Order: sequence, then structure tokens, then C-alpha cells
Amino acid sequence: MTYEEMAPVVEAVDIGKRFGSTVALDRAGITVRAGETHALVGRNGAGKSTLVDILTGLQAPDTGRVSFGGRAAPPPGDRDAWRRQVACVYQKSTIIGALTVAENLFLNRHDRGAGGLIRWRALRRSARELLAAWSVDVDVDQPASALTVEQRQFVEIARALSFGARFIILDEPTAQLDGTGISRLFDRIRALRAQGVTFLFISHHLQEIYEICDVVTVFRDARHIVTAPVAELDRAALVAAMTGEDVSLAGDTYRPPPPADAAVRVVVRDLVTASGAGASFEARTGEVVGLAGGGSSGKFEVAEALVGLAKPAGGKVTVDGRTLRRGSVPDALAAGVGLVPQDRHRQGLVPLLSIAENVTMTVPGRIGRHGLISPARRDAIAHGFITDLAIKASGPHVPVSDLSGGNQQKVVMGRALAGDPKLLVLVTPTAGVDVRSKQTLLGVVDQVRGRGSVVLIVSDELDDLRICDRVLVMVQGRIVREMQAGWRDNDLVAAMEGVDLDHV
Ligand SMILES: Nc1ncnc2c1ncn2[C@@H]1O[C@H](COP(=O)(O)OP(=O)(O)OP(=O)(O)O)[C@@H](O)[C@H]1O
Repeated sequence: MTYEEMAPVVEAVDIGKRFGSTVALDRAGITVRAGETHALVGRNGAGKSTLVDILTGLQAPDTGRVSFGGRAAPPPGDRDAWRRQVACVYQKSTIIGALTVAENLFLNRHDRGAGGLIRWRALRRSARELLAAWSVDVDVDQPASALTVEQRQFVEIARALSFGARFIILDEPTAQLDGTGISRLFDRIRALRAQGVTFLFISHHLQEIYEICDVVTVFRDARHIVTAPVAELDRAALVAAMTGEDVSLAGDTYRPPPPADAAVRVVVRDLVTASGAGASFEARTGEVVGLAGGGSSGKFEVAEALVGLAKPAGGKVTVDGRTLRRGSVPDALAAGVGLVPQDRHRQGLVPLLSIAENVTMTVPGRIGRHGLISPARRDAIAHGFITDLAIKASGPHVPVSDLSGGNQQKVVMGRALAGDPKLLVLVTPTAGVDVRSKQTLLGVVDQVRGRGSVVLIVSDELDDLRICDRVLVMVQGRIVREMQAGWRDNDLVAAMEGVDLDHV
């Protein structure tokens, strides 16, 4: 039997799925063959997550059929049968932090001894054996909350394999990893692939697709557009398939820096976070400053202390001469700070409220007076953002929970912009956003700087940092380098890793 004749690991044919008037999938499908690492790409709202829900049995399709290894998928409610076929490792953990790693691995399938008692020693041993079998080096007795993102992903993969599944879906697995974490994940994917595990890999980072995947499937507007070996679809063709148009993503990113005598608007003086990271810097009218660094650099802690999400241990922040009250987001908002936080699920949005309610939440003054809200004004503001940020939604009243992940991120951006901020702090602003929308979001930064505001971009994404006038690089809780626009990628990456290429 040739490779092509072998039944695919998974095949989804003619899948249709609607949510009310929204068509999420329109006779779409995918075929994934044994041993390949298969990428699924598409713009925000193209239908990727909906397909994943259908492939993992979390949602039933309206039409079409799914089969695994040539056999029809299990009935909808039979979770155990689905788990034996497929698992998805999501960006959001499905691990329970309060339980140990061992308990998480064998949750609800404890090996019970006489009298129905859980045999803890046996359970821990099985957990250790399981992780050892897949070369995952993690202490099974520690609480799962102590795991890093990377370890958590490995534990979730091992758990999936222990149910018998040899087909694993990774949903934007690199989104929360730094450079070294990503290479370790890729090493593991390659090793598992050699052991016969098949992956479906979802990512908005196209270079990752070329690095780790063999085959790519593109969805656009709820439809399957193309499936091809990655070697046969270059970057331009891939983006064209995703967007339906010939686009050049390059573009001239150089802008002249603000004049040296531009007024200083933001001063961060000796800011120290609870964990001991620190930063001091100033920013001028119209300046875009990057704050970069790897996983343990402390950049996120500094950003949280700066905007009041966490209480700093010391130092002060002033915006246009006004000192922000420590640890107070309301005070930061009142002083004209706009924020796109790192965790949009916890700090970003109220899912059940509409786009309009979410984007105007922090600016009651703009949508009414004396406590009376003008729905028309609110909708007008939301309409503006839906157009400017290219949010894929039928209108301003759609609840944010109905939007795809990338479109939710754009709503968070809209909310940060709604107050016409003097200082806009963007933490990993393009996480989960498709290549084209990334341009739109970063283009918005240009408009904000054009109005004289200061923008702080906290990220380790080179595309985010490229639009900055200068980038402050943090390593182990300190700013160690300042790099002016025009840096070379290698130099910035080396600086973030704590290596100085000029001196080696
Ligand atoms: N529960 C739901 N209710 C209503 N509409 C939904 C629901 N889930 C998804 N949709 C809609 O279905 C479409 C496809 O969404 P999906 O989440 O599958 O996109 P995606 O390709 O995963 O996008 P992203 O890259 O942003 O994660 C979108 O228009 C979305 O708004």
C-alpha cells in the first residue's frame, strides 16, 4: 500500500457550520496524513477554531462528515472515544493548577485499589513512567500551577498520547514562548513526528510554518482554498491564498525619528516591580518606544507596574507632568493611558457584552453626559473601530464572545484607542492577529504617534519592534541596551538573549 492509499489520520469532508446568520464553515474540509506536520492557516475569522472544535468533537457540524483512519468519528457525547483519536493543546491551559502534575495526567481515571481507594503511589509511578516515555522532564509531584507554559504544553501532549491519540492539534503553540522555548518545542515536535505522531499546527507566524510543517492548508472566508506541500507554496502565494489578493507585505517601515527637542511627555523614573525588575526611561512627543526581552527579562512586569495593573515596589511614572497613582488602573486611565494588556481573557474584555460596550467601557465621558449613555454615539464609535481595525463582525452589537480570537484582540485595541490616549501601552499587540491585520494594527500606531502621543510596545516580536524609534532591551530585570531604529534582526535577538555580538 502506498502512502497515498493509506487512510488519512483524519479526514473532514464537506463541513458546514453556522452560528445564527454567520457562516463559519462552508463545505470546507481537510485531509491530514500519517506522520505529517500539517499547518492550518487563514485570516482572523476564517474558520480555523471552528474546524478544530469539530475535529475534536466539541461541536457537531451542521453538514459533512469526519473520519479517523478511515472510520467514522465517534458519536458526539463519547468523550473517551474522541480522546483516543485526537487532542488539542490550546493557548489557554486545560490543566488544573491546584492539582499536581500526576493528578492532572490521570484525572478521572485513577487506578483504584480494593474498596475503591485511589492508589496514590501507583498513580505517581504511572505519571512518572508516562512522562519518561515521552522524554518530558517534569516533577510529577509539583502543583501544575508551577509549570512554565512550555512544560504545561509538554504535559498536555503527553496526556493526549496516554489516551492513545497519535494526532495532536497545536493551537498557536508558540504565542507565549520566547525564542529558545520555540526551538525546544520544535525539537519536540520533530522527535514525536519521528515516533509516529501527526500534528495539525495553527499559527499566524508564517515563518514557523516553513520551518516545522510539511503541508499547509489555507482557509479563507469559511472555505477551503488550497492544500499543498509547503515547498510548493512560497510566502507570497500563501499570503495571496489567505487574503484573496496579491499583496506585498514588505513596505517601507522607516520613518524619521521625532526631533530631539520634542517635549518629553512620559517619564518612568526608577520604577521597580514587586519581583525586583526595574526600568527608567523617557519618551517624547510622537515617539514609539519598544520594550523587548526574552521570557525572564521582566518586561511584562515592568509594563504591568507602569500602567497600574500591579503595584510597583518603588519609583514613579508621569504622563504630561501628572504622576500616576501606584497600582491604580483607573488613575492611569484618567491620566490618559490606553492599554492593550497581555492577557485579553482576564484583563481585556467582558465576553458577554457587545463590541460597542467593550470599546467604550473606559470612556463613559465620550458616550454620554450626567450618567446617560447615548447608544447612537456608542455605536458610531464602535462602527469606526470595526472599519479602521478591520474587525470581522456583522455589527457593533455582536457579543465579543462570538468573535474569533484575533478579532477579540482588535476589540481590545479599539478600547485602548477610544480614550485618545496620551500614552498607549501595547503588550504583545499582534498576538493571534493574522499577517494582514497585523499591518492594520501597526498602521494605527502610526496614526497615534502622528497625533503626538507616546506609544510603548512591549513585545519580543520583531515585526512589532520594527516600527519603534528605539528599542530598550531588558535582560534579567534590567534595561541593558538601547537600539535605534534600523537594527539588524540578529543583533536584536542576540541582545534579548543577553549576548552582545559586537563583543564576541
Ligand atoms: N460561538 C459563536 N457564535 C457566533 N459566531 C461564532 C461563534 N464562534 C465562531 N463564530 C464566528 O465564526 C467565524 C469563524 O470563527 P473562528 O473562531 O473559527 O475563526 P479563526 O479562523 O479561528 O480566527 P482567529 O485566527 O481569529 O482565531 C467568525 O466569523 C466568528 O465570529
